Amino acid sequence: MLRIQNFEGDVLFLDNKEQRVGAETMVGTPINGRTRQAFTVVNGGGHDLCPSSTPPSNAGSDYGVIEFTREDVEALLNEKAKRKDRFNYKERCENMMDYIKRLKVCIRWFQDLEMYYSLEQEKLKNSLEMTQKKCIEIELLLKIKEEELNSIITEMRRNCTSLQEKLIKEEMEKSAAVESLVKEREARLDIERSHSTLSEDLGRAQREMQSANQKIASLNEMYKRLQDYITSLQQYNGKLHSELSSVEDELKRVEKEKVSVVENITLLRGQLTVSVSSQEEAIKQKDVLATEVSSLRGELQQVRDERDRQLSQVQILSSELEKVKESTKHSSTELDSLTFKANDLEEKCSLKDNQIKALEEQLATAEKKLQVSDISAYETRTEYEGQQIFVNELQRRLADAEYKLIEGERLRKKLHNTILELKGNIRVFCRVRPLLADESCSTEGRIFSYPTSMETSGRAIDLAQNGQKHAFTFDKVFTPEASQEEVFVEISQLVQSALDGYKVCIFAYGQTGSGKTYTMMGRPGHPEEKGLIPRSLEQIFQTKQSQQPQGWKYEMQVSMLEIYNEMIRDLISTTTRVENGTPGKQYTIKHDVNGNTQVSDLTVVDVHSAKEVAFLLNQAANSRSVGKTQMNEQSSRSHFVFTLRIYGVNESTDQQVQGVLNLIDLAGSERLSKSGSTGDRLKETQAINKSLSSLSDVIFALAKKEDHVPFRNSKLTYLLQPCLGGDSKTLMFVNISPDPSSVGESLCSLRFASRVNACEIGTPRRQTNGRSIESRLSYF
Ligand SMILES: Nc1ncnc2c1ncn2[C@@H]1O[C@H](COP(=O)(O)OP(=O)(O)OP(=O)(O)O)[C@@H](O)[C@H]1O
Repeated sequence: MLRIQNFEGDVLFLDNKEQRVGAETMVGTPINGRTRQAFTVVNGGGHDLCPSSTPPSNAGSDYGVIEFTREDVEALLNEKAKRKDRFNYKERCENMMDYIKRLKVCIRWFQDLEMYYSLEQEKLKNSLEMTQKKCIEIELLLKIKEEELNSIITEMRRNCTSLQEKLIKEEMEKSAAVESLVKEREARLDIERSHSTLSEDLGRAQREMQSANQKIASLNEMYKRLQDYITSLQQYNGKLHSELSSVEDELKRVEKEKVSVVENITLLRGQLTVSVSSQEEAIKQKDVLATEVSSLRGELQQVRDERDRQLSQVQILSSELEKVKESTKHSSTELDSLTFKANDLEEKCSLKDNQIKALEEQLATAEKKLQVSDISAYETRTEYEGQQIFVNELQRRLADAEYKLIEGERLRKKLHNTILELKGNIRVFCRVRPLLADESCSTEGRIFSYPTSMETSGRAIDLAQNGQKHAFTFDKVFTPEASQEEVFVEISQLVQSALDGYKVCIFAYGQTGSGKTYTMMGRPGHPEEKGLIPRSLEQIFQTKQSQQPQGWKYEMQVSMLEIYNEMIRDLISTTTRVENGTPGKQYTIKHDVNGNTQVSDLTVVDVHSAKEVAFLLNQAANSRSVGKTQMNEQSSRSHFVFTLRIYGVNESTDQQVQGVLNLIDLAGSERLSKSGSTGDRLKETQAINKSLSSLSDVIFALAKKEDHVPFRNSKLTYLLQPCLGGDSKTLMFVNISPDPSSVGESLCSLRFASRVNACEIGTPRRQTNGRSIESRLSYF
């Protein structure tokens, strides 16, 4: 409330609004003795008192548009009458009137303002109602929300309770964890103590690692260089291959030429024999004619001599006759006798003349015949000489072709050997057999895949185990689809090496039932599925035959043994079998300084054809120790060693070669738990595993280039010593089963094979020295 006191001292009370408006619209009067002519026009002024909108103007009043400020109103209300003369009522009255006027104006302004405010109030009331309605709605909404929130809160409370329960549990766990933390802290202290010692070790190890890293860097450098070298070797290898194929083509061409030359020579030889015999006939005839002519000439000469003698007699007689005639004194009888003699002689002479003529005619015909036969003999001779020249030419060409053939063969052997050397000495081929009828495997269950990238195509195999991939690369990988023929093609060059005078060793390694015997021997009764051993022998005997025309003669010897429970058994001899585990004979293995191996008392058989060897193989297969295991119906319980020794002599070049071909079917590795072996079978399995583990020890020692390689740890490794650590060409087949249940064994076999692949042995040496009885008995 605003207290307003008028000039008369009356006090007026205005409510705040009025008070505020009044304050703004106070009528201007002389304040402090000054008279205001016009009221202050307030437009937006006095904001502190004025409502938000402009108050209504009191238009039409005596003062026009008048607005009051607080000060104006206060000044108006506090205005005091100026009394010059207290009793001048007129003046007082006028002042009062003026004051009242101004008050009226002010009041009117207030009234207008009030009206305006009542309108405003109305508006505000309306909006208040609206707002209240809205408030009610909002309250309703709020109630709904509140209910919702209440239900959420109830839910939250429930959650809270469960969380509290959990919290209690957690806290219990926490206390347990705290306890264990305490323990751990203690342990950590221990660890920290050991950590400090380990840190020292680590420092040392890091230093070592640094030097190792340096070594690795230098090794990487070397590896790069080696890679480059390998690439250049591979290029060289490719070149050698192409040269080899061109040499082989040339060889084939020369062979063909040789065959046609030999055919020509045989034809010409036939012709020559015919012409030589006709020439001999003609010479004989000529000789007969010549002797005839000479006898005729002798006779003619005799007749001529006789004639000459008789002619001289006739002459003598004629001169005598003349003498007689001249003397005429001689008796007529004497004369007659003389005449008779002369006539007789003349007759004889004419007879002789006739004889001479006949003889001369005979001589002429004989000489004609001689001339004819001379001409035909000359013709035959020239023909003979022509043919002789042709034969000589053919023989020269034949010798040339044969020389080229020998040279080509020599070059082929050299190239072939270079290729094998480039491929590395112990090579490893991996063969995965197909799934057998009783093994089933879905596509997802397949554990092997064969990457086909450019560099590793046909050489790589990936094994998947528990979602992990293990990648391996070998010299060759045969998929289950590979046939026996395809496998043999890859080793045929190696077999050829044995004929060229090298020691060759091919062995099959793998888990039991993985296909080793199938690879080496084949499937009995299925010739198209015969294995590497019969195929190798067929090739060797075929080559032996085809090299005969070049002067090569070969002798072959075969021996077969098995190592069963660490004992050697002769598979050819029928008298020395192990009966009930008791050995008949004790065989000992010896190596000489040339790396040749001898097994004492072992039967060695001379063989001349593949059939003979097939017979012996059959016999050996029947004698071999075979048994049934859980993994294989026909499991080989021993290591089978087939040895073919080859002695070759070239009669035209005096060259001698001495090669050995060892084909080995190892017994299958197997886990005792999986094999289900007991009794004797268990003993066998243990012996097999022991010798195979000795084999891996030897391989690892060789791979690490250790000074001591434990060859003597088993009969198998001791027997294989020249192949593994010596100068032979060695190839290992790692046979793999595709059965997912054998994945563990397959991984072990692949790992072992990859170690073998990394193994380096000595450089293969060709044996071209002379033969000796001792060397004939040697093995590997
Ligand atoms: N490549 C293949 N194609 C077809 N069948 C095969 C192949 N490899 C092996 N088999 C078959 O698998 C079975 C087991 O093979 P095999 O006897 O050769 O195994 P193994 O490794 O010699 O076993 P163990 O070490 O027990 O003697 C045989 O029935 C054989 O015929």
